Amino acid sequence: MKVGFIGAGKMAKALCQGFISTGLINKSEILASDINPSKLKEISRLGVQTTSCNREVVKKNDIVYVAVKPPLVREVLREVSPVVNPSNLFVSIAAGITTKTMEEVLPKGCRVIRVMPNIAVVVQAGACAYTPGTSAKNEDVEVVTQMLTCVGSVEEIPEELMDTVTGLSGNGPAYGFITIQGLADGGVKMGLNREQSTRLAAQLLLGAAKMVLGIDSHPEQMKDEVCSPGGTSIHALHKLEKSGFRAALVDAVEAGTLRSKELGKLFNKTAD
Ligand SMILES: NC(=O)C1=CN([C@@H]2O[C@H](COP(=O)(O)OP(=O)(O)OC[C@H]3O[C@@H](n4cnc5c(N)ncnc54)[C@H](O)[C@@H]3O)[C@@H](O)[C@H]2O)C=CC1
Ligand SMILES: O=C(O)[C@@H]1CCC=N1
Repeated sequence: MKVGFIGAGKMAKALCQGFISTGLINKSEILASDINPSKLKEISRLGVQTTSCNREVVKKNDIVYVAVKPPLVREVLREVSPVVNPSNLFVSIAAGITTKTMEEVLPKGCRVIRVMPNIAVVVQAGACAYTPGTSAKNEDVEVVTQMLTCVGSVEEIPEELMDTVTGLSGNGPAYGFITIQGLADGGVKMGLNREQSTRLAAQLLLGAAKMVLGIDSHPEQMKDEVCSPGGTSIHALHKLEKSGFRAALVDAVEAGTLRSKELGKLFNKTAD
């Protein structure tokens, strides 16, 4: 399989690393473009091919991931439009940018899929969602699903909920990282060394996630199993509830979702 990337930043690199490490794609079959030579140098360390020409990526690859920031998606799609051919499939990972916008800018009938992955694709533990454009075929959905399945979980989501996915799982690793840091700080405060405390914090979240995904039981029931009457967990949970922990998480997902919608309002405009 040959794959191109327009934009060779953090997410392109994470996806490339994920795809290469699963053996799904040979590193020499990936071509990435960027306007920043230092980004090209960085991604080339993975063994992928690089170019400063976005059009070259489209000419040489059927599947093209669009991995630039949301304000730049229209610009790069306009730039490559003259060289788009019927075998191209465009996969955008940009927050807020709709399939309609992509279809408007690209030549009529062009196949597009909007994907929201997260940075954990780098360790094949991404949480990804997609929504196909109006011209995308079943085979397009199949190939993108196959690629994303190699680097994490995949959900088909109606387009109107893609901003919510962005606020939840797209941003989510950042929520996870600061949660791990906070827990590790607690361990350090209570005497553990930083390294062991961080490992324990990360592993406990991994374990909780594996239980929720792997055991047919409600998280509330799992929580109850940890909390002995009069025990340590319920005392700790009381503190979390008093500090509004769950409500803060709801607020975070809401804020991320609304920001994704806001980006959409700003950069899906057709006024150009
Ligand atoms: N960082 C994350 O965790 C996630 C990011 N995303 C989405 O992925 C996209 C990329 O985000 P990041 O990788 O974080 O950003 P980034 O800033 O690391 O990468 C974007 C790259 O695009 C390059 N670029 C700028 N103008 C260009 C042009 N005209 N032609 C070619 N390349 C150009 C930049 O030099 C940069 O290397 C964004 O749209 C974002 O919404 C989606 C899910 C997660
Ligand atoms: O912060 C951002 O805009 C990107 C989108 C999803 C995760 N990071």
